[in-house]
Amino acid sequence: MAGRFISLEGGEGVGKSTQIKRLAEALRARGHEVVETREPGGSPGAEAIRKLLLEGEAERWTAETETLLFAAARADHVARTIRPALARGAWVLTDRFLDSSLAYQGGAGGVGEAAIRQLHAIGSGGLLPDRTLLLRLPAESAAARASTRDGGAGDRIGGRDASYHARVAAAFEALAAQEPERFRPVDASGPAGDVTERILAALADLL
Ligand SMILES: Nc1ncnc2c1ncn2[C@@H]1O[C@H](COP(=O)(O)OP(=O)(O)O)[C@@H](O)[C@H]1O
Ligand SMILES: Cc1cn([C@H]2C[C@H](O)[C@@H](COP(=O)(O)OP(=O)(O)O)O2)c(=O)[nH]c1=O
Repeated sequence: MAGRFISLEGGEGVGKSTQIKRLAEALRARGHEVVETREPGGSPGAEAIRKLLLEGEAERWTAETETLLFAAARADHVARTIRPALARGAWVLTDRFLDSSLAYQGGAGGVGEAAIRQLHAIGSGGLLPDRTLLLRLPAESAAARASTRDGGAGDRIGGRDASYHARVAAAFEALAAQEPERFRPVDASGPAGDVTERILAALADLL
């Protein structure tokens, strides 16, 4: 049986990595094989590209170069980790995927959506998740959670200004409205267990 491919999206600090772990536990308890992964990264080659993307000066790369590096990392992640796991019948849960490129490099960075989708077609055969959970949290709460976690030391992209992150959030909302079948918005506020229940409800038709 082919597996299921689920992505979690949203800004920094909304709780994506926390929820991936909780969702993986819930799915394993139902007897599924689960692969937890993340972007940029998720395969040895893509983790090497991750360092190039997240370390160094904010202006290290142009928006276009950054887009190509994310697409290259994603191509390796898809070929080496995601497709083999899906072929075995596993559930693949990824912390970010294509929609992060569309929101950050596209909506906020100004690179065209069609170009990003074309790179995805070339690099990753256009693979899309079966479901994308968009975790929604007010910007102040997300920033407070992220700064508790990182002590205020953001990476190259997380450290960009509030207007950049506001454009990211608006772009995610627009993507969710464009593809209501694939996307499910999830209220990410309140205790982690409540958020996991909302996520399981948003996957009920796939379970
Ligand atoms: N529901 C929640 N309530 C309070 N704090 C949370 C909740 N979910 C996650 N956190 C904490 O907020 C911080 C950011 O969460 P994380 O899962 O790393 O977010 P993301 O992966 O989206 O950046 C972490 O310190 C985490 O422990
Ligand atoms: C996958 C992806 C991530 N990013 C950004 C979003 C984050 O700022 C950063 C990944 O950092 P990471 O620390 O993994 O994410 P988070 O802060 O959500 O826990 O890379 C893009 O700009 N484009 C992409 O395609």
